[in-house]
Amino acid sequence: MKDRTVQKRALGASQLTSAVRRHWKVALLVAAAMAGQTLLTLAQPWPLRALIDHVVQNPSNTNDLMSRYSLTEFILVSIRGFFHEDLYHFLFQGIFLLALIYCGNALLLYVQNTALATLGQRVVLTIRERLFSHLVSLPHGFFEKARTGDLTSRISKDTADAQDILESLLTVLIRSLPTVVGILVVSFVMDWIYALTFVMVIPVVYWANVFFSRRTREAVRRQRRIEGALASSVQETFYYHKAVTSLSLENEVVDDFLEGGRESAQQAVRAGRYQGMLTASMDMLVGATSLLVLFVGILRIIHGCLTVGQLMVFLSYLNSLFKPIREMSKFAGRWAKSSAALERIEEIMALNPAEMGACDVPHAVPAPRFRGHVQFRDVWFGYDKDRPLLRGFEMAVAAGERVALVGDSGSGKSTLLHLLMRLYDPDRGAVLVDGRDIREFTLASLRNQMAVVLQDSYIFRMSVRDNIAMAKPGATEDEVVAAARAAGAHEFILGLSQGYDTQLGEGGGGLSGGQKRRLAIARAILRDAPIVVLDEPTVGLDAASEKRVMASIQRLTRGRTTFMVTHQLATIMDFDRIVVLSGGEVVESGRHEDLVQAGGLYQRLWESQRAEEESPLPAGSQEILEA
Ligand SMILES: Nc1ncnc2c1ncn2[C@@H]1O[C@H](COP(=O)(O)OP(=O)(O)OP(=O)(O)O)[C@@H](O)[C@H]1O
Repeated sequence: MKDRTVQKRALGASQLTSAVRRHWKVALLVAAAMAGQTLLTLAQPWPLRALIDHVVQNPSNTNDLMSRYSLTEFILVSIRGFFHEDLYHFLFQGIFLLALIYCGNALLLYVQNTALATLGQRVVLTIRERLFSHLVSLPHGFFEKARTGDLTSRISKDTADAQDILESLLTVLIRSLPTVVGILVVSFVMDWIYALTFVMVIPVVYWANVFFSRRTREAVRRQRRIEGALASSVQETFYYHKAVTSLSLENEVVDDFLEGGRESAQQAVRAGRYQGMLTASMDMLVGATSLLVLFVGILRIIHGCLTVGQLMVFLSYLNSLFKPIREMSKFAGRWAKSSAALERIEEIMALNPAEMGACDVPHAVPAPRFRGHVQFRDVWFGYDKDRPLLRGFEMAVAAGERVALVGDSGSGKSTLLHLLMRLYDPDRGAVLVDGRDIREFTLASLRNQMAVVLQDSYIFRMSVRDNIAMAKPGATEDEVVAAARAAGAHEFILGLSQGYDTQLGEGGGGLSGGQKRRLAIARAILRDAPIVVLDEPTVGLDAASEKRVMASIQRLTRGRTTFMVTHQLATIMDFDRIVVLSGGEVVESGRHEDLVQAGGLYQRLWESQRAEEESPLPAGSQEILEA
């Protein structure tokens, strides 16, 4: 378990470094600006020391008349001095040098901040792009089990934290650490006994950082996990809003949300407490060490081992020493937070699509245009590998043939469609199109040749036009309208407030079930694919809508190999073949009239459905049951 965490952390860092490598020019600019600042920080006390030891401390320079000068005389004497005396030259040079250092520092700070912001954003974008591309390439099976809210929070929140970790990393490595080391080296050269007072503080700082950061990271890791779960629940609640309200679950979902929110807040407070403790302990250290340095420094001056100028250098260095130390401890907290986020990113990046289900095989080729002959050859498949649902399943469908798949619930109808679309791969055997195993083809080229209409019509939050046009990139207005006409959707679209420009809500909010279905059919028509896959396209519709949708399906499926899963037998009476499934096996197959005559399972299903139609459920109850 421990090994895996270590591995994850290493991989997390590799994501970050490879993203930084991609933007190495900006990274180099940041590093140069930071290194420049480090040098200036080290150089800063020296002109000060020179001024104090050579100008202020030099007894021959003391002018007791100065206190009697007026302001004008003070200025005039100083300017005259500049032109005639070395002492004033020295003073002006020292001040000029200090001014240069301050200006240089400000300029470098500006360059560093701008370049760091650019680098951070580019790195976040790169990691986001990689994470999202990786996620969408994962097989469908992953998403069936994944918590989508949690994935969303990884993409949006965790990737943003990469910027933080990068900033802390660069600041600590390029600015803080070299500054601390540089100050220690110079201090030792100047007065090693005195410098020891500095060194004593380092182990305490290190220990406090490690102790509090570890605890902060644990709390943040827990908080992120809870927030991911919370985001999933919120997403689920909105997605199934109809079911939540119809089952009066509002109070329960709010209570669950509050509970999760409280737990997350607890962890955040805990993390904040540890970070607060770290900052407070650093402040205490600063105070104690300053006193010690002052005390020892004055003692060393009394003993004649140190000049006042050197003490000033030490005091200035002390200030410069604590700035990076404070920075490092501040970043330790942020680091703890961000590394928990990087670990979560890496968890996803470490998933291997090939081990999780259907994905492009190494030598996959783009599929040629299909004629549409489909064959399931000795297919063995089970969602649970120990309990196969299909055991040596065989079925061949001619190009252009329209086949309906019917049977009991759970008999494997939708599973056949999943295998055809390669949402899953068979455990044994193969699905062939035009005589070739579909695993030979790239997933995109295979699925591009399938027009799919599912129970859930998948309407996206965009205009009606874009919802249809997405089936065929670059589709013209005429093609979109023609598809909508063929799907029987054109009239109702024109009736919408802004026609084809009407913006639809998420999941097609604002449209009826039948309208959503016809929009999905228009999309399928526009795709102009040789194979059509329909999974219960009329479920939940009233009789009038069902009729309109079936009329559009007629137009969609004409001349195309069609697989339609349905429980509504009245909609498939004219299909070329009806395949009746039970327990993953074909138990009957033929045209409607023949199967009704045969007196088997189909006939029983047909009779029971007719009996149901004679005593229908109240309008809308079907949808509630489905939800
Ligand atoms: N993603 C999945 N993970 C695990 N088991 C699954 C999954 N999808 C379906 N199953 C199981 O596989 C069996 C066949 O499911 P499938 O959806 O193919 O049946 P179906 O005939 O289409 O049913 P229905 O008419 O109710 O839609 C069922 O027992 C189902 O519980």
